[in-house]
Amino acid sequence: MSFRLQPVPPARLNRCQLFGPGSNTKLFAKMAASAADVINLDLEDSVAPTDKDAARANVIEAIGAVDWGRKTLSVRINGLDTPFWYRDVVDLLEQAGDRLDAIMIPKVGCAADVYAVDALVTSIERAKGRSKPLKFEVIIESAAGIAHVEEIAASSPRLEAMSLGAADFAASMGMQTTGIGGTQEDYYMLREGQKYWSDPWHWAQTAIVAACRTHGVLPVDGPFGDFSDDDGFRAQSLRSATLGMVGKWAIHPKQIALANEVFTPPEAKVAEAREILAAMEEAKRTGAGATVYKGRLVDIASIKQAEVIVKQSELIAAG
Ligand SMILES: CC(C)(COP(=O)(O)OP(=O)(O)OC[C@H]1O[C@@H](n2cnc3c(N)ncnc32)[C@H](O)[C@@H]1OP(=O)(O)O)[C@@H](O)C(=O)NCCC(=O)NCCSC(=O)C[C@H](O)C(=O)O
Ligand SMILES: [Mg+2]
Repeated sequence: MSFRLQPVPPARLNRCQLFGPGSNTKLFAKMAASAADVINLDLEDSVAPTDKDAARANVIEAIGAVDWGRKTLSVRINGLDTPFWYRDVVDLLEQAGDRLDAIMIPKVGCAADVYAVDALVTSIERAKGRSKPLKFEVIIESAAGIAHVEEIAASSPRLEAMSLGAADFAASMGMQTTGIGGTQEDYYMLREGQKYWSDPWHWAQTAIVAACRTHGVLPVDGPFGDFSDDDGFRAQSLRSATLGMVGKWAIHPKQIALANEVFTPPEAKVAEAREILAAMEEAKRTGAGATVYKGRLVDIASIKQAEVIVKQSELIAAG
């Protein structure tokens, strides 16, 4: 074990983040009434350049007017390579009120991108006397973003969550696909004439999880574009949850229940984790550091593994 302790990420639910374009006001009440833990009102890529000003005004109005319940409420601002982002930040901070919990910064390529937004946010908060510090989410969706993922995870105390944006990531990496997440037809190994599909998102996901876990940030899987493919969404989510991600985006309401189901540890797993903790308590009582549970080794590391699952279920139960 390193002398350095692993920081604990924010204790809040993030199983499903539901997106909706800031230009589509009809969706806002439906998003608020949904079972998603986090709402992302979008000012970026789902909004046409000609609609940016109107979408920003819609979102500012909706933040105060709609009852968002206990959800985490976040707005995705435009990227730092556009003429829109500073106005997004200024207007949101000056006009939206304290119900806004976070902004999501897209296409972050280095820690200085986050620093620049942090400087502007901090200045406006001080000038306006905002009582609740605004939190940040970032999206890793470029070659530069994944190359600098660790410094980005460490970039600001405001940073709570980091997502993989599969669409822009694929484009930036020059990947030969138009799919957003999931199995890619041509990414397979061949053995004795049989194809075995592999996961092209896996390495980026694990890099994000490691960076996030090092710096106490929530790692989140981004969009799955084919919202007609429930099985594909579930399979992608199960892989992400197994790797240590805490949740996934929904770009259509039918993906919400699927994400909530996968990122809520099933009763059987929670019960088993509690049994392992009990078995290790008993082992400790007799002075042993390891014991046998259902025919397999459990030891002091197993306590930490079991605690991950028990803590997840307790967080969900606390709502
Ligand atoms: C994808 C959509 C444009 C589809 O909309 P629509 O054609 O209206 O779908 P349905 O007819 O199937 O809708 C059924 C009902 O559900 C409501 N609905 C639809 N979408 C939402 C939503 N996001 N939140 C809440 N409710 C929603 C419809 O109004 C229907 O309701 P009713 O008539 O009462 O039955 C649309 O789903 C959509 O706009 N989705 C969000 C798109 C988005 O935000 N994209 C940005 C995030 S992904 C991204 O940016 C990529 C990433 O950055 C990367 O690089 O990877
Ligand atoms: Mg994107």
